[in-house]
Amino acid sequence: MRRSHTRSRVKTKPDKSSMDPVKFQIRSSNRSSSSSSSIYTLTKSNSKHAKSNLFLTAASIATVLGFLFVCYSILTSGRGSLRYSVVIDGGSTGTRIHVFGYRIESGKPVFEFRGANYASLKLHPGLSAFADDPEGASVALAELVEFARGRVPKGMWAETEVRLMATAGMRLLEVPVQEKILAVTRRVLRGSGFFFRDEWASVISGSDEGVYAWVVANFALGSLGGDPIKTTGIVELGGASAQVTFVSSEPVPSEFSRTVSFGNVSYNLYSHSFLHFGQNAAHEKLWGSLVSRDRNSAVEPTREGKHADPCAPKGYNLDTITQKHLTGFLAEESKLAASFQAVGNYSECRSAALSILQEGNDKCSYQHCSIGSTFTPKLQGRFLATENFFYTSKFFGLGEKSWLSNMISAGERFCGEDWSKLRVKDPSLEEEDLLRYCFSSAYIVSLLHDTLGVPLDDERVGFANQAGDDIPLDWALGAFILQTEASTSQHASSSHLRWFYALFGNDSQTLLYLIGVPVIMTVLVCLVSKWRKPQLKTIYDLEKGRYIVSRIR
Ligand SMILES: Nc1nc2c(ncn2[C@@H]2O[C@H](COP(=O)(O)OP(=O)(O)OP(=O)(O)O)[C@@H](O)[C@H]2O)c(=O)[nH]1
Ligand SMILES: [Ca+2]
Repeated sequence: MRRSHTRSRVKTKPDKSSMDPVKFQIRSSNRSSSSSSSIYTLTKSNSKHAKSNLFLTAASIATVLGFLFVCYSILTSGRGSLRYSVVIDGGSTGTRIHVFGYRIESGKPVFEFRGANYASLKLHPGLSAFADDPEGASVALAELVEFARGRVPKGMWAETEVRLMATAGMRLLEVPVQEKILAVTRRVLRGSGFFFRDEWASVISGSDEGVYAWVVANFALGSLGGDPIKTTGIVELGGASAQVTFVSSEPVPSEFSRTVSFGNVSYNLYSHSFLHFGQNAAHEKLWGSLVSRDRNSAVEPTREGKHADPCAPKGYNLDTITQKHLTGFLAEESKLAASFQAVGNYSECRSAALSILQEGNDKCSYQHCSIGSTFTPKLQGRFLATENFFYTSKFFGLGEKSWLSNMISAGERFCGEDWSKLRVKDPSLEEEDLLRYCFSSAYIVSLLHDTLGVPLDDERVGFANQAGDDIPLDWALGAFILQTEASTSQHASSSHLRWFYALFGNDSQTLLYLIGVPVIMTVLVCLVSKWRKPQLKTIYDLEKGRYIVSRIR
């Protein structure tokens, strides 16, 4: 197809205003025609040229800015608004609700247990107190739900999950009674306005409770997600149960073995909850053991035919508390046979506590059993002793250093003191709470030292109820951490951001360096090359029969 011929004179100094942005002159197809020497120039107008540069510069800057904005919005997209979660701890002595606020940053939950991000409220008694009146459990629970609704914006209730997890108090009830009480809690939580499923109200295993306590302790200490050997174990003395959870290098039978994954680290834990070995439950067992001790021993009870109680300071009237706590046949027997007499003797109290801890040892079917007939590996590494370990150490004003050996002397003084003098020293405490400190001081030493083999001056075992940045060592926080971590990573792995986090992880700097810098460099090179690129003029000289390229500027 022949090309149309257009010709025009080439102005060597084109008038900027008149020139089209780009002007093509088509070389004649017939080389031989010398008459019409035509010159073919591809010339851009300078002014047009300047404009296109300006346009390119603006476009490039806009691209870079747009790109950086995208980066920023992706990076900060994780800084979503505050989200909420609610956990209810159904303990033996009370029910406690925890309201958590948290953010998602770079696909990971960020936990802060203070200020607007955390609130909790405990109401007495515990759910297990409603064994004979399950409906009665709804009153306190409704009040706790109201507390939570006051701390979560109404617009977020529907997406705020609420879970109720009951512990030892409920584990001690028959399953049908547990189910009746849980049915009442489910009805209340269905009507709470929060996101709830029936299966989210349950009695959790003691092993779970121990794992959750271990999680929050290591989260607070900053060791969660790090080297398993550098984690801290938990030994928790609750009201109805006691938990022991730690990373054990000893082989652990499967019934005590738990694996917890956090981040990309897996922890092989020993975790067990010793039901009936919580402090309050063990104290009740003491009275039972005193009755059976006297029944089986040749030694007569005290002169007045009473059962001598070495864990009660002299002068304390035990009748009320024993009648209140001794259930079933023991109550009858103690009423019939005799009541109890406070004789206040620390070492006898400690050996009575040991006999409670060793009940069932003869039925041990493992390599070795420490508490009852249950296997416990030798404790290794650092431990935090929480709940009653903390409350009793604090009551006696013990320091962190060698608190266990000092617990013995504190208990000897307290148990050997007259009750009337103790009452004067601490008039504000409930009598029952004050009384418990004698048994508690003996039970703690008997549990940690006589049974679990912790040396009396061992600095590796500290008592605490908070750690790190004053984070409460409450297993409910550990449950929330694991639950939120799991649901967030599940969401991130299925969301459109998967490629993003997989590629860049959480290191936002990586993102900026990996993408941002090359893009900016490319744009700058384009700009500079555009700016530096010489404007060339190509002339075809018919006489010489060749192209001549010359620079305009
Ligand atoms: N001395 C003292 N003991 C406390 C205090 N608060 C709680 N306790 C005791 O600490 C133990 C554990 O407390 P919680 O975990 O709140 O009790 P709980 O959850 O109802 O009991 P469990 O179901 O066995 O965990 C119980 O024996 C309580 O009686 C306190 O302020 N002072
Ligand atoms: Ca508890």
